[in-house]
Amino acid sequence: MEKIGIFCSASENIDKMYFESACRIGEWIGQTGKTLIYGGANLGLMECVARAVKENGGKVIGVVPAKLEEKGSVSTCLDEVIHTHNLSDRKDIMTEKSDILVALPGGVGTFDEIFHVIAAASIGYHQKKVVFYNEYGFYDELLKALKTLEDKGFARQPFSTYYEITNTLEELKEKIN
Ligand SMILES: Nc1ncnc2c1ncn2[C@@H]1O[C@H](COP(=O)(O)O)[C@@H](O)[C@H]1O
Repeated sequence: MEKIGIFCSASENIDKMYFESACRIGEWIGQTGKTLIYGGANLGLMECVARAVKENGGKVIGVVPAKLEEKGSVSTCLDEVIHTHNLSDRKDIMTEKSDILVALPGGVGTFDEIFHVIAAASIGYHQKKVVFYNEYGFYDELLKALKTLEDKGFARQPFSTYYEITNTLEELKEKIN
């Protein structure tokens, strides 16, 4: 797969281990000549992964809603900008443009994006998967909550139909290649 959509934190106030992982993933995307598709911001893990892709020879596409552009937080690493009206059409465009969607650690923005992709797949809008990057067990609690929903009958299909889990960069590389 060549076009890698990434959802991840816009926060600067997180442990540096998350930045190191995001950087390693960006380096690999760049070195393998793949394209990053992400939210386009110059903040947190978003900027970290974009800069690493750019500095290692990959292409960076930012999908940027008008409101975030007004705030002046658009990264200078972008090779291409796709302007969107709001967060909702941004999620659709990111899904459409990406071959696969990878969720690095993040907060409510990232969770919103993950659930948008999974919910759309669950009613047949697309067949793309979310890959949870679960290094340090970041997504353990969320995955447990999804399992509980499934056990109680709230899933029409097993949720694992819509996502994969990787715990290391090596596993992520295997999933993407
Ligand atoms: N300031 C922002 N600019 C662009 N995109 C953003 C911004 N803040 C959040 N996002 C989107 O949501 C997630 C990150 O949100 P978290 O709450 O920090 O997880 C990111 O994937 C962006 O697409």
